[in-house]
Amino acid sequence: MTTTEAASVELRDLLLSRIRDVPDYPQPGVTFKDITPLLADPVAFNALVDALAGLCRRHAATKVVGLEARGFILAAPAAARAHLGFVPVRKAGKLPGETLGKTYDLEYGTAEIEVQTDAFAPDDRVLVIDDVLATGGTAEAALDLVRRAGATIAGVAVLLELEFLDGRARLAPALGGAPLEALITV
Ligand SMILES: O=P(O)(O)OC[C@H]1O[C@H](OP(=O)(O)OP(=O)(O)O)[C@H](O)[C@@H]1O
Ligand SMILES: Nc1ncnc2[nH]cnc12
Repeated sequence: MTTTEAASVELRDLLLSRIRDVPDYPQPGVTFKDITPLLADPVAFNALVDALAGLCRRHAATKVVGLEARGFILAAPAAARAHLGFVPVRKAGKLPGETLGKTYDLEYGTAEIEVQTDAFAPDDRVLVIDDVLATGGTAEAALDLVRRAGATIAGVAVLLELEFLDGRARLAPALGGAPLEALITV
């Protein structure tokens, strides 16, 4: 197990202690990383939001994207704490007006996500925040949407990276040199 400089050992240990492994969910063979105990702990949740807001500042983001649904829970308070606007990337069919869409593969299925075409200003630098990086398919699709919507990628920040699924390698071309920050890597 390793950690990046995005989180101290103490913060990493606190966050990790509040993430629960659920075997064979949502399908056999998948160990689901359940963050609900972390969200229910005000000290851990507040420390997590602080750390993510710090990454917004470190990477000079001007907007924060959250990925439906669990990404919303982390990205929206982090954006507010960093005094930045929040942009939702939603599962297909949920956003009104003109949208851009992208279909992608998940560890356990396929999905399509969308963003509103007018979500960003041309000079926006976007930090994409999600809870888990697994295969990297969701984050890769989100980066494609952000670019097509005309903004610059400031980086991707996740609470938890599942190293064995190699999402970091999959994401590298889409990041184009921008950082991938994982508070915890397992
Ligand atoms: O790196 P990947 O293989 O793409 O997997 C990571 C994604 O999977 C989960 O979302 P999910 O689509 O299960 O939706 P949820 O947040 O609505 O539960 C998780 O919240 C990430 O967004
Ligand atoms: N194993 C996992 N646990 C939690 N969220 C996930 N998203 C993709 N894979 C996941």
